[in-house]
Formats: sequence, C-alpha cells, structure tokens
Amino acid sequence: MMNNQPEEPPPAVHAHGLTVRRGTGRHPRTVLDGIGFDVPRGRITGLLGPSGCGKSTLMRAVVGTQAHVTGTLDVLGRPAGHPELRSRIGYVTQAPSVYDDLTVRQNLDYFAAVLDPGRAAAERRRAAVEQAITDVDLTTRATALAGNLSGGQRSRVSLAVALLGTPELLVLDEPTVGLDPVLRRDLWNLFHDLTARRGTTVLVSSHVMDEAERCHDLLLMRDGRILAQDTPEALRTRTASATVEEGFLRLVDEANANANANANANANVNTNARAEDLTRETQR
Ligand SMILES: Nc1ncnc2c1ncn2[C@@H]1O[C@H](COP(=O)(O)OP(=O)(O)OP(=O)(O)O)[C@@H](O)[C@H]1O
Repeated sequence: MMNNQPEEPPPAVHAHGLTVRRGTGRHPRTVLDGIGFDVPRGRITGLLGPSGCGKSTLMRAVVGTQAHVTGTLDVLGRPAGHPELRSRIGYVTQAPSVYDDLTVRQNLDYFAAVLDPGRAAAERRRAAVEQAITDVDLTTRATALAGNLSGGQRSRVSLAVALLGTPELLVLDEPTVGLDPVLRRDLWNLFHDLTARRGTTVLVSSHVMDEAERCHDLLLMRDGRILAQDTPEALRTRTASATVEEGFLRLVDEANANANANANANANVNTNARAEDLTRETQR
C-alpha cells in the first residue's frame, strides 16, 4: 500500500552504541557509555545535565575532534569527522577562540578567508562577515579589539565565527555561560531565528535547566548516559512535573532507585550462591 505521509528527513545526528573513553595510561575512563540518540533537523536540541556528565565529550565526538570514539555516529549523513563535514558544521567551544590583538571584524575577516579563500570570493566574504556581526549584535563593537571586550562579547565573536559559511549544524557548548539575562534571551532568539529562517539544526548544551524550556527537543544526560530524549512538554507530562528541572530530578531519582534495586538483587544472588557453596562444602 502507498504511504502518502511526508517522509521525515533523516536526523542531523544519529548515534547508536556510542562509547568514548578518555584519559591516558592503563585505565582510561568510560565517559560515554554505549549511548543512542537522534538530533532532528531544523530544530533546537538542548543537551542538558550536571557538570561532568559528558556533554562536551559528546559534542566533540559530533564535530569529530574527540579521540577513542566507538559505535555509530552519523552527522549530516556522513560518519562524524568526515572531511566534508568541516564546512557544514559550526562549533563553539566553552573557551572563546578569538585573537585578542585583532578587532572583531579582523577576527571574522581572518576566519572567513580560511573558510572561503581567494580573491574571487572577497565580496561574498565581506557580506558573510557583516551578516555574522549583525547576527550576534556586535555592530557597534566591530572595530573594538577582541582583547578589550567583555566575556559575553568575546563569546559572541566566537559564535559569529561559527556562523560564517552558514553551517547546517551549529554545535554550541554552553554558549550562554556568564551572560546577563538580556543577552541570554537575545541569543536564544537568535537560535530560534536561525532554525526558523535558515533551517539550521542547533545542538546546544547547558547545565541551566530553565534554558531547557527554550529548546524544541531535549537530551537529558547523567553519568555518561542518556536519561531521556523528549520534548520539554512531553517530559513534563510524562513525569507529572511543573518544570523540566523537576522532571529531570524525578528521572534521576527513578534511575537511582533502579540502580539500587539492581545492586541489591545482585548482592542477594551472590549471597545465595555463596550460601549454596558453603552448604555443598559442609555436606562433603
Ligand atoms: N582529558 C580528559 N582526560 C580524562 N578524563 C576527562 C578528560 N576531559 C574530561 N574528562 C572527564 O570526562 C567526563 C566528562 O567531561 P565533559 O567535559 O564531557 O563533561 P561536561 O558535562 O561537559 O561538564 P561541564 O558541564 O562541567 O563542562 C568528566 O568526568 C571529566 O572528568
């Protein structure tokens, strides 16, 4: 039978059995533990979880800069790290990567020239730089040295660099840390604008749970595992919670209770097995 439903586009990111070990020496730690998730195209997916749960590691795996990655990780239809993905992904790390001795516009000119070199592309580069400066609302600071900017302004220069070349996927590692509420709101408006107008997929991490409400979809993480993948509304409904934060805490409590129940069950199995061994020994 013909199916007339419009086909769902393939996810921007698809992970299955994704495992990452970090650390040198004989005993590297498992930081992501066989996780699976999808990041839908053209939407904002929030990656949320407490500090140290593995958010940055997951993002580094997606952009292809993380070593010791196993399992399946497809990004925009290619294996993560594929050279073709370089120009299709914009990545902003937690530490803003800008040159302090260059102005905002010079920083962008430099990165634009790396991304789109050659004299013939000069006009395209100029337009891209102006657009990126406007996008992050730094027009009035375009001629300021990056070293003289506030922390929040420097983060926005990093974001502007990531926006050059109109990437299909934007990967943003805690972009709103240290920003005041007005700038945070403006940045979230920009993310929504990018998804609505350009169809950009945004994968953004945060450990501030109230930012979860601004995302279309959520990936909730804890201890290297995905606790839930849901929309904020579905998560609140499923956990009978007023906020995503409350829902997240309920899921954490549930996961802890299950882990304790499993540990107790295993302990009982071991105790019973030891008791049986002892009985056999004494019967000999
Ligand atoms: N270079 C490294 N070598 C070994 N372990 C590491 C390394 N970098 C990070 N880790 C460990 O990997 C785990 C996940 O770190 P990651 O930075 O991905 O977490 P995060 O959720 O992004 O934290 P935060 O919100 O604080 O940035 C942590 O337990 C951390 O200690």
